[in-house]
Amino acid sequence: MENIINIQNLTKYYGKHRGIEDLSLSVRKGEIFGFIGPNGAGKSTTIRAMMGLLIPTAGKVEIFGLSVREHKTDILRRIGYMPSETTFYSGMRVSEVIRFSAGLYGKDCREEAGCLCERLKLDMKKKVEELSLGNRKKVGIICAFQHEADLYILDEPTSGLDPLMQKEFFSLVREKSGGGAAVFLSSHILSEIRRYCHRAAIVRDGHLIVEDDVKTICHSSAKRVTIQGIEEVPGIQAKDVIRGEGSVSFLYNGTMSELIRALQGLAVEDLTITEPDLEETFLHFYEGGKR
Ligand SMILES: Nc1ncnc2c1ncn2[C@@H]1O[C@H](COP(=O)(O)OP(=O)(O)OP(=O)(O)O)[C@@H](O)[C@H]1O
Repeated sequence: MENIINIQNLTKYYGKHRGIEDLSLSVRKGEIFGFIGPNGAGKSTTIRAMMGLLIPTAGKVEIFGLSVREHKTDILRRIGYMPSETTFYSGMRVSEVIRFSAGLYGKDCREEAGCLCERLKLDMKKKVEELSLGNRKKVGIICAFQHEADLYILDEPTSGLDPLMQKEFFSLVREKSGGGAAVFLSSHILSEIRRYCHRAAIVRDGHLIVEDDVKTICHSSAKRVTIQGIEEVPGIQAKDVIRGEGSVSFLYNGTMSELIRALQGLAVEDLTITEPDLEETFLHFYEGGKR
């Protein structure tokens, strides 16, 4: 399948400080690609390099088969970009910000912007400085989505959105990907990556830890098992064991039938099996080393 983004051995140092190091990944046409990592991992640095907002120390970024360094303007024309934090000129109304953004692309997007405002329940008449965090985020989404791009680059797009709006946002993302556009989004929320992304990459300390199908990444991550009533489960391989008074919690990578067999005859009062949080998934990948 055609690659929309091609990043090769990208390295960025801010003076002596490491931003990212030797990072390579690719994103295909029609793909929703999740980019996850803890604070300071290098997500925004990667995104800024993709947008041509910073000059890499080494390596290259190609988008639509063109070098970002040499064809920045042509590339940006086809991208819908949403930064993690948006700053607006104060005194402007939502409608003016949205129109201003459309003007940068030389397009009249009034109809699409109106539809998006309706879907996201955003009042276009409001002044931007009166908006709540979530509503400011919606303005960023509309600015990124109103002009029918071929690639959407979205830096933490859902932080601050309520669950209903998150759902609406992802149905929008799915429509765009269904129409053939690629979507690259960074997030701290593993569950939304799992649910909506086709492939994902995990970055930590400036390095790419894994890039794979989301199903494969999730399959290879352990589950967190918490049991009330006992403090130990003999005969299974448990990691990161936390014992409480009359309870035990651990990361488990084996089969469910093996776990159920091990629990038979034990005084289990309650059992919960949840997905590990982002940090636990990182730990898992660290234990397995870089793939
Ligand atoms: N302008 C800068 N000057 C110096 N160091 C920087 C600069 N911008 C980023 N860094 C450093 O580069 C590393 C990667 O930062 P980056 O902002 O890319 O991480 P991130 O994954 O986007 O984090 P977050 O999830 O907190 O937004 C961090 O160690 C950060 O301190």
